[in-house]
Parts: sequence; C-alpha cells; structure tokens
Amino acid sequence: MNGVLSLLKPYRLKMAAAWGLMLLELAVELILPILMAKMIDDGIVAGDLDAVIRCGAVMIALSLFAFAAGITNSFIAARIGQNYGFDIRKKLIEKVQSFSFAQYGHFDTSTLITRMTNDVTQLQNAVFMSLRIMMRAPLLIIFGTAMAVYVHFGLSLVLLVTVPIMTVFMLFMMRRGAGMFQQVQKKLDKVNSVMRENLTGIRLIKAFVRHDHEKARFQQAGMALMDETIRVIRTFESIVPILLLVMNGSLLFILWFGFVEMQSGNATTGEIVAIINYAARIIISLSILTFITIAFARGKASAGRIDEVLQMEEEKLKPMTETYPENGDIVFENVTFTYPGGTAPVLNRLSMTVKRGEIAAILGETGAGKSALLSLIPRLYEPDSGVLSIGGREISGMDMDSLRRKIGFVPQESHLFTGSILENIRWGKKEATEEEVVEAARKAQIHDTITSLPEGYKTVIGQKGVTLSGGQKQRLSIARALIRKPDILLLDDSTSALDVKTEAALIDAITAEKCTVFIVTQKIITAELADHIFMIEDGKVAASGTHEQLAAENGLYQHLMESQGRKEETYEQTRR
Ligand SMILES: Nc1ncnc2c1ncn2[C@@H]1O[C@H](COP(=O)(O)OP(=O)(O)OP(=O)(O)O)[C@@H](O)[C@H]1O
Repeated sequence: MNGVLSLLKPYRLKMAAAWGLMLLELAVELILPILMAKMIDDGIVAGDLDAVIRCGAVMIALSLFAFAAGITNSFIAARIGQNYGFDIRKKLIEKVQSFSFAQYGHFDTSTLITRMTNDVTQLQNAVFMSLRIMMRAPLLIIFGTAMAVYVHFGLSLVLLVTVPIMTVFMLFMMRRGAGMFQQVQKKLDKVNSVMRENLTGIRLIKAFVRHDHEKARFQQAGMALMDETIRVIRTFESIVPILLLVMNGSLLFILWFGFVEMQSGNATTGEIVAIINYAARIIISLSILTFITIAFARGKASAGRIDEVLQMEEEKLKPMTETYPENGDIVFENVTFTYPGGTAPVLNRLSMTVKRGEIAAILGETGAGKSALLSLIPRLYEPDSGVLSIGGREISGMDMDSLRRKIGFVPQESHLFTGSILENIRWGKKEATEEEVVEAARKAQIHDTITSLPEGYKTVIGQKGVTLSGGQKQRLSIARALIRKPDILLLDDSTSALDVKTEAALIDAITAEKCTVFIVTQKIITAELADHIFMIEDGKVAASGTHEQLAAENGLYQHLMESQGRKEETYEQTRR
C-alpha cells in the first residue's frame, strides 16, 4: 500500500473484521438456494411437511444470522470510511500548511478545496463500498457460479460462458471510467473556482453591474461539468442494459434447457429453481458491480488527485546550523530573487543594512519588489543568490519556525478570521491575556474604535458580524502582529489607509517597542517618520539615507516630495 491508501493501515484489523462478516453473509447467501432446492425436492414435491418446516426453520435462522452480520459490517464499514476521510483531510491540511509559497503556487486554491472535500468524499465512498459490497459482489459471482456448477453442471454451462465475458467487460469499463472521472473532477474544480470568485467578489460584481457576465462564466463552467458528467453517465448507462440483455437471455436458456433435462429425468425441479436462484443473484451482483465500478473509478481518480498533493516533495532546505541572535542588524548582501514562475528577477544583487531597532522605510514604485524584499525576511521565499543575515547569521541556516516566531508580519491585504476581535488579536499569540490584547490594540491605535462598538472586544467580525473599514482592518492586523512582541516588524503598506495623526501615533508606539521595523510605503509623509529610507529601483537600492539627507541631495526623492505636495513643511507641521 502506498500513497493515500497507506492511510488505511491503522484500520487493518477493523477492515478484516468487516470482510469476515461480509464473508459470513455471503456464505449464507450461497447456501440458501441449496436449502431451497432441498425444500422443494424433499418437502414440497415429496409431500413431506416436516422436511418443509425443517428446511424453512434453518433458512430463517441463517437469514437472521446474515442480517446481523450485514448490519454489523455496515456499521464498521461506515465508521472506517468516516475515520479514513477525516485522516486524509487532516493529512492534506497539514501538507498544504507545510507548503512553501512556491509549492502553494502549483495548485489553484479551488482545486485544493475540491480535493479536500469532494475527492475525499469519493474515496470515502469507495472504501465504504469495498468493505460492504465491493468484495461481496465479485465473490458472489465467482462462488455463485461454482455452486451452480456443483448443483447441476449442464444447466450452469451458460453461466460459465456469460459471467466471465461480462466481468471482463466491466473491468474494461472501469479502466476507461477512471480517466473520464479525472476530467469530471477537473471541471468541478473550475466550477468551484468561478463560484469562489463570484462569492468573494460579490461587491465588485454589483458595483460594476457585471451579473450577466459572471452568470455567463458560471454557466459555461457548469455546462462543461454537466456535459462531461453526461458523457461518463452515458458510457456507464450502457452497461446495465447490455448486462440485463445477456443475463436474461441466459435465464431463458436455463429454463428451456432445464425443461429438456427434467423431461429426460436428468434434473429435478429443486435443481432448476436453485440454478435460477443463483443466476438471479449473479445478475444482481453484476448490476451492483456496475455501481461499484463507477464508485471505484471515481475513487481511483480522486486518490490520484489527493496523492498529487500528499506526494509533493518537501523543499530541500539547508541544514539548520544557526540560531536566532538576540540582537543584530539585518543585512542583505547581493540578494537576487525571482518569484517562482517569474521570468526576470525582481530583486537584483540588492544590498542594504538595517540596524537593530531602526525604523526603515522602503520606498519605490509599484511593482518595484518591495513586498518581495519583505517576504524574504520570514523566508516565505528563498533568494536565488546572495546572503540575508541577522546579526551576522545567515537566515537560510535558521530554523524556520523559531525565526518566524520573532517576526510580526502585516501583509498588504489585511486578512482577518471569522470570530471576535479579541480572538483575532490573540491569533498572534494564543496564550495572550486580555490585558495584553488591550495593550496591543492601544499601540495599534484601534482600542478606542473597539470600545465604541456595542460588544467591544467580543464583537464578532466576518461575514456574520461587523464589517470593519479598510483602516480598521489594517490596525487590527497590526495589533495582531504587535501582540507577539516581535523583534522584527514587517509592515507591507499596512498604514496606507490611516490618517496622518493616527499613523504618527502608531509609529510613536512602535518606536517605543524597540524592534527593527520595515515599513513599505508609497507615502513620503510616512517615510519621514523612519530613521532610514531605502529607495528601491530596478531591483536595487537606488538611494538611501535619512529624510533630511535625501530631501537635500536626491533628485528622485525631491521629485517624489513635490509630486506628493511636500516641500519645506515638516511632519510635525502636518500633524498639527
Ligand atoms: N507571486 C508572484 N509570482 C510572480 N510574480 C509576482 C508575484 N508577486 C508579484 N509578482 C511580480 O513581481 C513584481 C514585484 O512585485 P512586488 O509585489 O514584490 O512589488 P511591490 O513593490 O511590493 O509592488 P506594490 O507596491 O504594487 O505592492 C511585480 O512586477 C509583480 O507583478
């Protein structure tokens, strides 16, 4: 067993029990026609009521026994199926969490969601069926045919011909089906992707009056899924009529040949009834096999898709030889970085030093690579070449988790989780006390806003709760980062929606924290508050210095100041 099937290992014993019960149920099913033949020949035809009652009693007892075995098997199979599904989902989420940003880019979010939901359900169904009926149907076909041969060889000859032909036909269809179901799942991915975009972008769609366009997009994806599913159904639908035609023909042949054999005294009524009974059970099993074939083909396709995620190779990282230094400057030395899948480097032999405890403003045109620079510090991406070190220790040799624990990161787009404000801030440090939460909120300049809400820190945000403004979300994200008491604080354009006064108060509070701060910004007014400004252009530091130095010497900076209407006045004047 490998891949996703290896996750069934812990259930080996329970699976064996389920199969054992299934075999008992099957054995009863195979014995019943013989008992019926005996009841007819020794009881009904011979006029012996005692024999009828005896055989009847044994048949009832065996049927009850099979019923109990069947129910227990069903219960165990359902439990294994559900547990297995849970295990796969857990494994998948753990795996996805361990992905580097580059690996995450391999999969679209929608396909990951489909794989974690629908594909897991398909596999769960396949496992349930394999324990409940998947083995039973083929075994009944094999042993049913064997028992029929045992009862009357001549009458069973037709089964010996038709059953293997139909079984091979089914196996062939199963092979074809697996490929087709891969396509169905891909089309389902697309539907999920359009649906997700529609739901998350609902405000935009309304504002731009793009309902019709989106409806058409959804229809296209939905129709593609429907067409593919119909194609598969059509293929499988042909199985049952073909099966019924062949097997009903076999039944008629048995009846006709049985009549001939009975006339010549070579067969009894009971034997004919038993053979017909076996043939009927075989027909039912072959029809069940059709559904099993579909479930198995779907399960196989889904297992492949799940395995693709689970077997994603771990990124090979340098051995961990460095520990995080308690104090240290952050140094980029000739760092070159290309986004995975990107065609050209966004950072090109960039070098810069940010002193411990300094506030560094990163300025640059949009698309200059400011976010890229920030994302290298917590090792969300690894540079192509060059060295990034903290306190003289290369971060590429540091344990990722311990490095990230020292960093407070506020991404460009604020992302909050469904839950209360308190929970959202505490998300940054799970053991934080309420006092710590309030302290972080005060520093992030959001405390007053929170307390003005009717439920204060207990206010639920998200779809079913209060909707916050862009600036409020930014400050909440900053509070979530500050509660960690980070050594390094990365603010990726996270103060863009704040007014001048609030931003200045925030920077004052951050300064008191004495952490090293990288603040990406487009605004000169924010850069002025920094100890050091780095201007990024063409993947390099084009200029650096204090606001005063750059304002006096750097043409590009002066141009930026002018374009933003900032000349002689200072930040203090604006604040007032
Ligand atoms: N995940 C990604 N994969 C490939 N290319 C990317 C990715 N993210 C950004 N880019 C590209 O890399 C370049 C630098 O992007 P980055 O987001 O680092 O710049 P930025 O200076 O932060 O921009 P902005 O100020 O607009 O946020 C851009 O041209 C962008 O299109």
